[in-house]
Amino acid sequence: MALLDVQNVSIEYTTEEGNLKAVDDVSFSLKIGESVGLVGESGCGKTTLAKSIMRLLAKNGRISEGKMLFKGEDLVTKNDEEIRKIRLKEIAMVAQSAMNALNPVQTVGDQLIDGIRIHTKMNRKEAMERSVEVFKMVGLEAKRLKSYPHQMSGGMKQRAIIAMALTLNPSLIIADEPTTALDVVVQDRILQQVVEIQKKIDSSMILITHDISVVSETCETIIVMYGGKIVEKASTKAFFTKPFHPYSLGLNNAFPSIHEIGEELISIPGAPPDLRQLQTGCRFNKRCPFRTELCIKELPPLEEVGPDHFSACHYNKDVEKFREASGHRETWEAVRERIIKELGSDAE
Ligand SMILES: Nc1ncnc2c1ncn2[C@@H]1O[C@H](COP(=O)(O)OP(=O)(O)OP(=O)(O)O)[C@@H](O)[C@H]1O
Repeated sequence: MALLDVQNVSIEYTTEEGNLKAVDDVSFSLKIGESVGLVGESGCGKTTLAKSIMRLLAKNGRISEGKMLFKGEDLVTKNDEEIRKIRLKEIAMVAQSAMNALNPVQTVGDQLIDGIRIHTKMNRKEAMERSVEVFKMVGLEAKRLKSYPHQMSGGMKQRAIIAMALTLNPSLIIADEPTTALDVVVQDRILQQVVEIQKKIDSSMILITHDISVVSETCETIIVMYGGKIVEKASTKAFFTKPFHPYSLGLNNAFPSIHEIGEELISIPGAPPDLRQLQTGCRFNKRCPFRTELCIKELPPLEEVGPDHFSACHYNKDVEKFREASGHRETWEAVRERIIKELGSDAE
């Protein structure tokens, strides 16, 4: 049985300008111990999807369709009390800039101990011992438990937050850009540590990032989102050697191989779709070098293209040709020109 089985989930926000579908009919499953990298540009729905698993959507957001089976039980239909019990103990989240979530007037140790005691029957002494243990796991000295947040560096605070998320050995860790606020060297070290701990306690992990190189180092599986939909899902190995979706081909261009270092990277021209507008056809069609009339009219289904490898493109069968063409700067330059032309004719 999958640990998490997300089935046809859509999530909408109500805004003054109408409804915005941030996640659109998304399905995927996560095995016990599996780590998945969820990637895509800003605004593609990664955080919305992650928060919905914890049922922490903003007030104007709601899961409008679908099921999220966690250990066989649907998280979508659980009441507040049931979901509170699951949070932290079963599913823990390290959010973007989580370090701001620390209480400034309480020592981090007391915050950790309180968290443990709310969710377990441990007495203060036992909770203290567990806190020392998890602090060590994330590379913090036990004496740091007595510190107030302002007495710690950004990296230390983020480690403390990760320690809090891991104290109760959750079955699922959701890490949403857990280290973006930190410098690159510290980021790397902390991420490696999170992965080590995740393996040690045999948790599954969803790591959200816009940086696919992070996924290549830390995750077994990659899910690429675009405009609220999954466009590709593959093992990390298959994704970096044989990507299928044209958006993934573009992302791979921004991930230089050793040979290409020094060359200017090729980026994908244009911007993601505005989800406040009704979407038709393939969400990537405006920026895709290979689009046809069909792509503009019809949404491609997520098709199996290899073992546990899925891609949502009408032209998966032409991938060899696309892979070759996508490595050339001119291919994307032509898209840039097309976008400019279309913008011009829209304005007329
Ligand atoms: N509370 C909200 N009300 C209205 N729209 C929202 C709300 N939160 C997010 N959105 C919109 O939903 C879409 C998906 O946003 P989301 O934050 O999930 O994307 P993301 O991929 O996680 O981006 P980022 O990497 O910037 O966090 C975007 O169009 C965003 O503007």
